[in-house]
This record gives sequence, structure tokens and C-alpha cells, in this order.
Amino acid sequence: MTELTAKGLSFGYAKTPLFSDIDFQLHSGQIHCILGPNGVGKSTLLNCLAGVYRPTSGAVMLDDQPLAKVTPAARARKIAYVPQMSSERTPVSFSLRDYVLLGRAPYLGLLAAPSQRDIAQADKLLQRFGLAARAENSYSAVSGGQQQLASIVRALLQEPALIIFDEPTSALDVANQVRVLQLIRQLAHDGYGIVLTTHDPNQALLLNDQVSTLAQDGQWHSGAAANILTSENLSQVYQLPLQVIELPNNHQKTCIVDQAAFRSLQGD
Ligand SMILES: Nc1ncnc2c1ncn2[C@@H]1O[C@H](COP(=O)(O)OP(=O)(O)OP(=O)(O)O)[C@@H](O)[C@H]1O
Repeated sequence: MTELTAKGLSFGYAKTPLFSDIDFQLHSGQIHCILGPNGVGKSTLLNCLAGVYRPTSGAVMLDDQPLAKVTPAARARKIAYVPQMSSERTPVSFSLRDYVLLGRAPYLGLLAAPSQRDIAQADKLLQRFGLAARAENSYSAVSGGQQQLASIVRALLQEPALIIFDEPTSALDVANQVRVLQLIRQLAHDGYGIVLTTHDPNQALLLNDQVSTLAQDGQWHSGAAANILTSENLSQVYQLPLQVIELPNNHQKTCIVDQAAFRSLQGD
């Protein structure tokens, strides 16, 4: 069992704090979704949880060790971080296969090359994500969605205990979004701990595990999906009339924009 915890976490790029006094918990087998409006600090928080940024105050612990004291290589064997996709195309000369094999770096010596087993595992995962035909293509020459799937393959090849995903479905069509959500469910079932940010409350409703919301006023609410994904809390977080309703046929919950309120927002 691996555990990532944060207590009293605060961070600010300048003097004004972006968020303050956040408590967070993730353990093996758990899925933790973080929701909140654009620019509220979700990616920044993930960077603190991944050990990329040092919090202004508070501490992040990986099991019983302060994360800041864990070496980058040891950290990479425990935590994989899949950052947000950038819309800019950075030219990369690697093939897609070589790109995903970077996930093996924490296990290789300085000048060592990936083993045949690593390459076979990479090809198996590329196949699983429908990328096998692109394995030899340059990473820069595949679509944004394919790059996003490749970054997930790279994280899996890292064989971590915990995976931090920043908007893992942002560039994906609806079928691939669902595939990634299913994969996240499967990974949690296999024992990985997963934290992800998403802009879609319905993804958090589907995953139905732990949820946190960060609002513009800095309010942080954390708990089981059913307690956090309420009409009241989501409307407050997004400053928009949202309703969480239960579908009559299968009791599945879904989040909708209240239509009457939507019309009144338009001034009809
Ligand atoms: N390196 C940086 N230096 C200064 N300010 C930054 C930096 N990175 C982000 N910010 C600012 O911090 C705030 C939070 O950014 P962050 O990317 O964490 O938000 P977010 O909730 O992930 O947003 P989104 O949902 O739009 O991705 C924003 O106002 C952003 O402009």
C-alpha cells in the first residue's frame, strides 16, 4: 500500500496565495478527482503533489517520508506524472515508441538502453491504445489525442504505484475519453492510486470514488463523490446553476445545466 498525503498545503506564485490549507489523501486502489474552474490552481496543486513545486507551507508525504526528501529517481518509481497536454507542438525527433520508452528511464543506468522486455511491453501497450501502427512515426507527427494517449502509455511503462493525471481526456474524442476512464477504473482495481483533474463533473460521477473541489474563493471540499458532487456544491464552485439528477431508468447520476436558469442567463 502506497500513500500520498498533504497537510495544510499552501502555494502562491507571487505573494498572494493561490490556495491555502489544503488537506489531500490518496492511497493505492483509490481514484481521486479534482474539479474546479479554469485558473483556480488545480495543475499547480498537482505539481506540488508530484514534488515539482515546493509548497509555500504545509507538507507532502509519500508514505512516511517527506516527498521533498525522496530522490527524483526513487520518486519516479513510485509516482508517474502525466502533465496537461499543451496545444503547442514541440518538435520532438523521437519515434512514438522511443517516446513511451522514456517511462523506463527510472529503471535504467545512465547509458543503458531499454531491454527487449521493455520494448515488447511498450509495443503491447501501444497496441492496446490503438497506436501500434504509429510506433515508428515521429512523436511530433501524430495528433494531439494520440500524443495524450502516448503520454499515458509512458506513465504505465514507469510501473509506478500512483499516477497523477492532469486532464487526461482533454484532447480526446468521447470514445477515447470513456476508454481512458475505463482504464483508470481498471488501474485502480489493479491497485494503482490515481489522482486526476477534470473539467467534467460527469467523469467524476462515473468514476464514483473520492472527489475534491477547489473554488475561486479558495474553498476546498473533499470527500466521497456522493457528498461532494451535489447540485449546491457544484453550482457554488462553478458559479453556475448546475443540477445533479438521477436518471429514472438506472439511477445513474448526471450533472446538467438547469435549462430554465440557462435561458434566464441568456436574458430570454
Ligand atoms: N509558472 C507560473 N508563474 C506564475 N503564475 C502561474 C504559473 N503557472 C500558473 N500560473 C497562474 O496560476 C493560476 C493557476 O494556474 P493553474 O494552471 O494551476 O490552474 P488550473 O486550475 O489548472 O487551470 P485550468 O483548468 O485552466 O488548466 C493561474 O492564474 C495561472 O495563470
